[in-house]
Amino acid sequence: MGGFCNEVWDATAETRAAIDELPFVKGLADGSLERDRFDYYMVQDALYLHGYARALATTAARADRSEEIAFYAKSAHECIVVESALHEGNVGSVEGAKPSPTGTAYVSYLMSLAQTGGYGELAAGVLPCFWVYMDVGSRLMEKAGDLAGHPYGDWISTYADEAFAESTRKAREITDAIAERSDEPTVERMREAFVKATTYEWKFWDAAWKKEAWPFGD
Ligand SMILES: Cc1ncc(C[n+]2csc(CCO)c2C)c(N)n1
Repeated sequence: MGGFCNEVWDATAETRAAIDELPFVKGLADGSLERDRFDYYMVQDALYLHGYARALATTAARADRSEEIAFYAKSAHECIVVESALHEGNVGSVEGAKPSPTGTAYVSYLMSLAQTGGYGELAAGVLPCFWVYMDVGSRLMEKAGDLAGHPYGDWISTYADEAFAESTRKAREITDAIAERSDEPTVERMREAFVKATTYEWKFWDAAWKKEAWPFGD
């Protein structure tokens, strides 16, 4: 089929296979993940989502086609609404929590794209968040089978949702269209942004497993 997205999806095959092998992700699938690691993850994710929503809002501001502005702005809004509901259900408050080194790095990276990168890089950098979660979510759903009584059933069903798959398709379509109308050096920077953000997705789960902290406190 070709296209930017298929190409970068193939280019990140190794990273994505490594995500499936992470103890955190395996534990989510079979429900054996310890609650304290999941709670750490949820707090860090709430902090991440706050920054990610801002990156999406900036992507919307950079877009110049009505449909694309609307998509990123709607996603920024959904990100805050849907995710805060999930987080409230699971952890209550994140007050006083500080972003981990990895969470800080991931959001800072997206913000650096927002600050100094072009629209294409930003669109490519925010895409793995949708796509990797949809991919992992649907596979976890298959593995977990019946979610009734599954300790992380809510989490899994959020990301295995059809509406979420639709947003991912739209984000891919927009990113492919941007690549299509961009020159090769821009497309190369878009590839790099997609690969980096995918690696950050790996690191984010890995950090949750380790309950990563700042070496001298936060
Ligand atoms: C580290 C991390 N990466 C991706 C997601 C998934 N996610 C969060 S917002 C959004 C799109 C707009 O709703 C998606 C796909 C997450 N929760 N945490």
